Amino acid sequence: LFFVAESAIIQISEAEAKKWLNKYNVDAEKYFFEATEADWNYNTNLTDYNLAISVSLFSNDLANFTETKAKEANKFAWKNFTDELLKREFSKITDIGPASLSDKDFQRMSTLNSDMTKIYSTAKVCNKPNDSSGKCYPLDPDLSGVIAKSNDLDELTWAWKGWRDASGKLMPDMYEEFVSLLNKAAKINGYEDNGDYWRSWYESPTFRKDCEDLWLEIKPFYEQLHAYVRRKLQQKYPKLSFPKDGHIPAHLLGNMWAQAWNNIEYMVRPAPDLPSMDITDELVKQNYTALKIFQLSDQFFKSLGLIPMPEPFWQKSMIVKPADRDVVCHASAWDFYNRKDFRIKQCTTVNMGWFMTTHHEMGHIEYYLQYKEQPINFRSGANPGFHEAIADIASLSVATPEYLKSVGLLPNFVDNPSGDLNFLMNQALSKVAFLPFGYMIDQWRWDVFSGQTPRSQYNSKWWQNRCKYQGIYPPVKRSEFDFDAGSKFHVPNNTPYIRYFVAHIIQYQFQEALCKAAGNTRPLHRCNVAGSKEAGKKLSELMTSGASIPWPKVLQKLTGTDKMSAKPLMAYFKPLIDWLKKENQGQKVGWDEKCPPGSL
Ligand SMILES: CC(=O)N[C@@H](CC(=O)O)C(=O)NC[C@H](CC1(C(=O)N[C@@H](Cc2ccc(O)cc2)C(=O)O)CCCC1)C(=O)O
Ligand SMILES: [Zn+2]
Repeated sequence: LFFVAESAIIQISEAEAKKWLNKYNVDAEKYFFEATEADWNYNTNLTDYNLAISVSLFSNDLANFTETKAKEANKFAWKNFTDELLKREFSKITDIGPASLSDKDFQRMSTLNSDMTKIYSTAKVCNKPNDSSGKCYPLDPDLSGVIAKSNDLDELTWAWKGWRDASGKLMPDMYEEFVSLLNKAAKINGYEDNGDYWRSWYESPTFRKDCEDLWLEIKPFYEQLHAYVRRKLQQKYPKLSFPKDGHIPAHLLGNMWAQAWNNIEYMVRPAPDLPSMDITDELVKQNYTALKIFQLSDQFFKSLGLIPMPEPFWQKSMIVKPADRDVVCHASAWDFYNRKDFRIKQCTTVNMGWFMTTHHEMGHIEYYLQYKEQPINFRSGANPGFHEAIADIASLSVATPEYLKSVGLLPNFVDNPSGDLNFLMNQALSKVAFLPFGYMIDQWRWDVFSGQTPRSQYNSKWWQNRCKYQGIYPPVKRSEFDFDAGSKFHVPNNTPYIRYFVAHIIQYQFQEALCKAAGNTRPLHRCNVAGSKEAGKKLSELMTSGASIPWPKVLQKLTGTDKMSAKPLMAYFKPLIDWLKKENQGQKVGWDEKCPPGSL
């Protein structure tokens, strides 16, 4: 009798809970929208006035609403609910992160976050070598441009060191206090520390180990790519003697963080006599504008039968750097949680990099559009890596010679085995060079959150990771007076990063499944799913579920397996892997785990 009575009580409270949820979701949209709008206004106009509004709307309103609702939700016996979806929604509503801090602590945390982001977004570097203009230069587009294009070692060192002095070096004390507040909130919510909280989004006790296993599976491939690139760079800079222990100087790889090596593609092209894969010249020649790139990207998603960018998107996005004010230039996609307003903010310039980034940001928007009818706590990726993989999936098609030719952007591609290798090398320089970087950022942060890395070791641990995983080293000696982690956007901005490592693995599992659905018969790396409604249908099924279904089930539905796997990535790059092994025969491969003597 008691059991019957108890289940009857649960039934009533489940019905009650559903009523409560309907009201909650209506209220939540209002708070989420206002906080997001205020955050957008600050990011697109970095004034103290906009900051004050953003912090107040975020901290006083949305955080308090979140906290109040978590308390109300916990009045239900939701853990005993029989309705899985209902239980899942309640578990998310009651897991409130930093909102569990006091108003004072939350405001302090928000202020630290926005102060560090502002330092990062407004930092400038002066005294450029051979430049008597007296000008000071920001990261976008100037310092990134020097690292991308210059071969002058003085200029490269000026930009590399200058950026770190102007950004990260000013932050370590703020970051230390920020970490203590994040950990305080995590502990209130029952987590060991903030890393434990962040990892909980992957709903898997073996997540950390799974990522390490994936890295170890990929590592031999990365070592081959690293060895080849190192040899080519040593030839390019004969006066610069690279350390015997195998590390590459971090400022020679064409990117401020050495996380993508496309800008030195011309030095490492397998068949140098064939034309480059870089479509920048073609974009400029055809008078492409930022808007035209956005419209072409929209066309790609529409060709899959997915949802076109809605009117407010075109009216309210910020697609180029404004001339009259300070903004956060780092690209981002925004969901305003009112099921109507979705925007991209980026400082587009017309080149291949921004062509790809635009497809990435629009991929996020497509995911927002697909799950917009979900309850608000299910409007996110099946896990954060899924959101980044979906954002990247377009690039696997739009980067192919097939697609670029179809839109008239690749006039002189020579389609033979050598041309194919050039294409694969270009893909590896962004997608494979990235893997150790994507893996190591949160390895460092998780150790900071757990206290394993104290303030006194922030920078030495950062470089130990950089030397160990990426096989690069600092061209200028580092110390604990530096804080190079702060010179990478996601650290001061507090955006978790392991999602990008996960995305760079699973996007190949996604692509393999989409290409199968599209009836592709070409090699995986030459598969372009544009125009395939069947591929679009598979993608849409994945995206509409948002975070309502545990990600292994979502992955299983699309790919047939519920586990992350590096096999599709290795299959995609097979021709290049074989070629690199031949090229590196008899050559040194790999590097010492420790940084070269004298670098720290
Ligand atoms: C409101 C909000 O924050 N929204 C989120 C989206 C969401 O969570 O809903 C968002 O827009 N985040 C911004 C971030 C921007 C970029 C980035 O930071 N990329 C990483 C790593 C990387 C490297 C290679 C690659 O191919 C893909 C990613 C880096 O540059 O280091 C820069 C250009 C590309 C993606 C992004 O879009 O992921
Ligand atoms: Zn993204």
